[in-house]
Amino acid sequence: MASIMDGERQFHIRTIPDEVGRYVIMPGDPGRVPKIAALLDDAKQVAQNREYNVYTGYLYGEKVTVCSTGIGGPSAAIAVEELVKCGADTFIRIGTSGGMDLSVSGGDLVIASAAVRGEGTSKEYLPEGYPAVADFTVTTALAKAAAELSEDKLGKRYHVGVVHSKDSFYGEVEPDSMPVSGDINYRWDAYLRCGCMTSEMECAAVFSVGITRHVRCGAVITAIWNVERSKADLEDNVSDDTTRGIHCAVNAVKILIEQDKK
Ligand SMILES: O=P(O)(O)O[C@H]1O[C@H](CO)[C@@H](O)[C@H]1O
Ligand SMILES: O=c1cc[nH]c(=O)[nH]1
Repeated sequence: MASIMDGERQFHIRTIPDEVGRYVIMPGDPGRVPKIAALLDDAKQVAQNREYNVYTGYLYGEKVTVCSTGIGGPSAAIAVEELVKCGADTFIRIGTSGGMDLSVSGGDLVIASAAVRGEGTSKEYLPEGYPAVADFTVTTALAKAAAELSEDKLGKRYHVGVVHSKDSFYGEVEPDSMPVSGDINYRWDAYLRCGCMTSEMECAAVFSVGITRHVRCGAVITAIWNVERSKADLEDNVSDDTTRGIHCAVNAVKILIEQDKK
């Protein structure tokens, strides 16, 4: 029986394989896509549907795609699934987040080695207890790219560690307004004691799809603030500038392209 899914283009992201590179950079925000695409050679918009804004260009002659995922695990998982169907096998999420560990200040980059599965999407992919871990090769390339970023007013501040993925932004920033505040606060304190770096919404889903489909996924997340630092009367730099994260991701793709050619 014919289905609406049988079209030549992917059902949600609306791409065909020829329009997608092996390497993909994925911000949540569709508005961030042109800024990232501007760092590629000859980038052009190839599709736009719902939260998915898709551009493809080149780095070192290799096709590279930039695709927004929207907010939350379900839409991010759909993006990765459909990009894999179009031939992509290496993904870097670029996101924003709220710092948790006191070592993380607003403006710092956090390269996610793994994500706490505090959301729902990963449960549709991985059995209970299986970790949402990032790909080691992609994570290593991101750490190398972060270490090589030129000095700016924030220096070269970056961290590699575990991030927290959740489904409710307001459960994180206004936990006491929630009927389940006891549960949210209990888990948040436990994650802090474990050294969790920062809280965002998509890494666990992206890594879970990566594990399931056997593709490489990593993430570089900018902390835009850290309420834990404010609570501890430590200085914080509140900034939603993702420029360093974008350069880190693009340079990591260049590192991966060079490594993959060897
Ligand atoms: O900046 P992005 O990539 O959207 O990431 C973060 O910002 C959104 C919440 O404001 C969530 O998507 C969260 O993960
Ligand atoms: O605190 C924050 C900031 C951005 N995104 C989040 O998920 N949390």
